[in-house]
Amino acid sequence: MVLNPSGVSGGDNVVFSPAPMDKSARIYIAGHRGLVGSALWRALRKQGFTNLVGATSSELDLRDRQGVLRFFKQTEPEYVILAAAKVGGILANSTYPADFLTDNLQIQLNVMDAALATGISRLLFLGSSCIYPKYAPQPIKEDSLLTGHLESTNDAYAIAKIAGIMQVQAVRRQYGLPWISAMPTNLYGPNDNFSRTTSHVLPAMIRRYEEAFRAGENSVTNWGTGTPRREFLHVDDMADACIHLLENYDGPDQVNVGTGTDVTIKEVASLVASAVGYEGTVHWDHTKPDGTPQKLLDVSKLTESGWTPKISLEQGLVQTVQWFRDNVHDSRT
Ligand SMILES: NC(=O)C1=CN([C@@H]2O[C@H](COP(=O)(O)OP(=O)(O)OC[C@H]3O[C@@H](n4cnc5c(N)ncnc54)[C@H](OP(=O)(O)O)[C@@H]3O)[C@@H](O)[C@H]2O)C=CC1
Ligand SMILES: C[C@H]1O[C@H](OP(=O)(O)OP(=O)(O)OC[C@H]2O[C@@H](n3cnc4c(=O)[nH]c(N)nc43)[C@H](O)[C@@H]2O)[C@@H](O)[C@@H](O)C1=O
Repeated sequence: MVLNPSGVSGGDNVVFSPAPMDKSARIYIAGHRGLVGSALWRALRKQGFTNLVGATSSELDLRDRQGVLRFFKQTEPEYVILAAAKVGGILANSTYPADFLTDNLQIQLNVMDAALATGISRLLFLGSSCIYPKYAPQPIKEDSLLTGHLESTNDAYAIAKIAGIMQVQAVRRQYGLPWISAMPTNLYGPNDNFSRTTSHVLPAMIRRYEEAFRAGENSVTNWGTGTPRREFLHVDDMADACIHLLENYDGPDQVNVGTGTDVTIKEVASLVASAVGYEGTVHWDHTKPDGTPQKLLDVSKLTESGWTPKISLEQGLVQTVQWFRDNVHDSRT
């Protein structure tokens, strides 16, 4: 069953017919080297797509409005997946809120305005689960958006993402283009950011436990109290969900993408220890922020369309630890 069988969405006169994307279609993946962008590139290549377009941030800074418009005119993509953003974990977000707000607003405005100016009919914007209120009823439904105060550690980033959702909805209403938005839960996997300070919890713990294991140390210290709950989706499942949405979904509302289950940070720390083989003691630094107590997404809208994740957290962690061992050698950052 497609999410929008009528082909016409409520509230806007968009017409979309669910169909597989043509394997020769030009698909621009903004942020193609990142955690999500590289997973999309792998997945689309594996499915036989031959006309993928990407540009690194040094080749094209998406904050450069004229440069972005020139790029769109030169490359003429048929699909755009906006997976480029300034992204970071709880400490980075709470330390640099102005950067997270302005960079992401600029990237979103420039990419979506250039897509509109060059008539891109299909665009997928990636937001984040942090757009929902700190104390939204759990699991969080899409219509919880804007019903309460945001979590302070990432409210600037969340506002930028909410603006992105609004820009997609406004283009649909004013121009009738079938642009869509997806809201991923916490993601992890190959090509993640493993920085000690700016990373999310899973890559941070993988690095911390692996370095302790290699050094024969028997003590690690994690952030916060370990009591918050988080939902973790492997990035290859995320890429698969993006392709599913592009070929099946049309509607003004953002679609939650997740597993529908969550664990405490203490539980995930134990899973990381098992995946690494670390058997030492674990300490918790309560001076670091916990962030929102829980942000489990209600993914019924996505599962009812026939999509479910395939990679369990246990399997995904073992695979990501192995990827880290094979690929991350510079541990000074
Ligand atoms: N990781 C997560 O847990 C979650 C991520 N998301 C969202 O998913 C999307 C992808 O995130 P993720 O893959 O984790 O992020 P990454 O940090 O792994 O990748 C971000 C990408 O954006 C590019 N980028 C950043 N700034 C600029 C710029 N100024 N100009 C051009 N390119 C830029 C980077 O390019 P380069 O590598 O060339 O520098 C990089 O490839 C984002 O929208 C994020 O908000 C949502 C929920 C959870
Ligand atoms: C995807 C989502 O990601 C961010 O929200 P977050 O989920 O709170 O981010 P996080 O993964 O950094 O932390 C999750 C939990 O884990 C605990 N924690 C323990 N030890 C470490 C640790 O070593 N590093 C980090 N980062 N967290 C740790 C940490 O204290 C917190 O309780 C948003 O900023 C925003 O980017 C967003 O949308």
